[in-house]
Amino acid sequence: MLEVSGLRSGYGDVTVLRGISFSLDHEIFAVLGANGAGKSTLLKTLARLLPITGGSLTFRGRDVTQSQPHRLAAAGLAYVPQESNVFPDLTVAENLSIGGLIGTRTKEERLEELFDLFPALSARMRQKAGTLSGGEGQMVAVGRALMQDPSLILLDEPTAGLSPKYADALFSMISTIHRDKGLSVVLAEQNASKTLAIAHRAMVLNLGEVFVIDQAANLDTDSLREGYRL
Ligand SMILES: Nc1ncnc2c1ncn2[C@@H]1O[C@H](COP(=O)(O)OP(=O)(O)OP(=O)(O)O)[C@@H](O)[C@H]1O
Repeated sequence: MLEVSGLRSGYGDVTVLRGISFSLDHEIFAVLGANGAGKSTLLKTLARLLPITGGSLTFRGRDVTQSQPHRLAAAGLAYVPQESNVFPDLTVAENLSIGGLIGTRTKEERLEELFDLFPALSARMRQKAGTLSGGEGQMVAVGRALMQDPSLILLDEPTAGLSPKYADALFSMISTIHRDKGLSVVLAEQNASKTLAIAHRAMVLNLGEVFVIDQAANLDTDSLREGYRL
């Protein structure tokens, strides 16, 4: 699905990612690490929103190292940023419709599937997204990405700031979209134990480098938490 080789990127003169390599199959792949480790920078780079200054990126067999973000979106990659991930002045319906612009299935078909995942959204379609609660807003952001009918979804700390109930619902929804819709997921998270419970494999970043990549079941959350303040 995704091949990342020696990836370097950052902001202007500041290099943050220093040679990240991993390959992603049809799986839930967690990206863990302390604050500032480079998780968001990695996801922005994978979505081609930051310049790649070294290494390469291959998506579904095509070299996309220098592709434009909209080309990647059209090829099946959806990205949900950590913040500012809904258009606050647009309604929920309008936000979701933007995702539905990509792909061939009808909007109605996709909405029906989405309401199965997030039944609460159907009652809020006319509400401005900026007036939703944190949890509802996060559902709209993920919902808009799912409306793109992606094969890979990049989720940047989707449970940040959510109550345990909403966070648990989101973790469970992530498992469901992988299992039932066949999506691959890259999930950057702070909540190591809940993330490792649903992930197949995980990568721990430390200061922009890979500290470890392993099966989630092999990673000990206590030692990760102690060593990397997860
Ligand atoms: N726009 C920016 N300009 C310069 N440096 C930045 C910018 N955004 C992030 N950084 C730096 O890049 C490094 C990695 O930040 P990043 O947001 O990727 O970490 P993170 O692992 O997602 O952290 P958190 O869990 O706190 O969100 C940090 O040192 C941060 O200060």
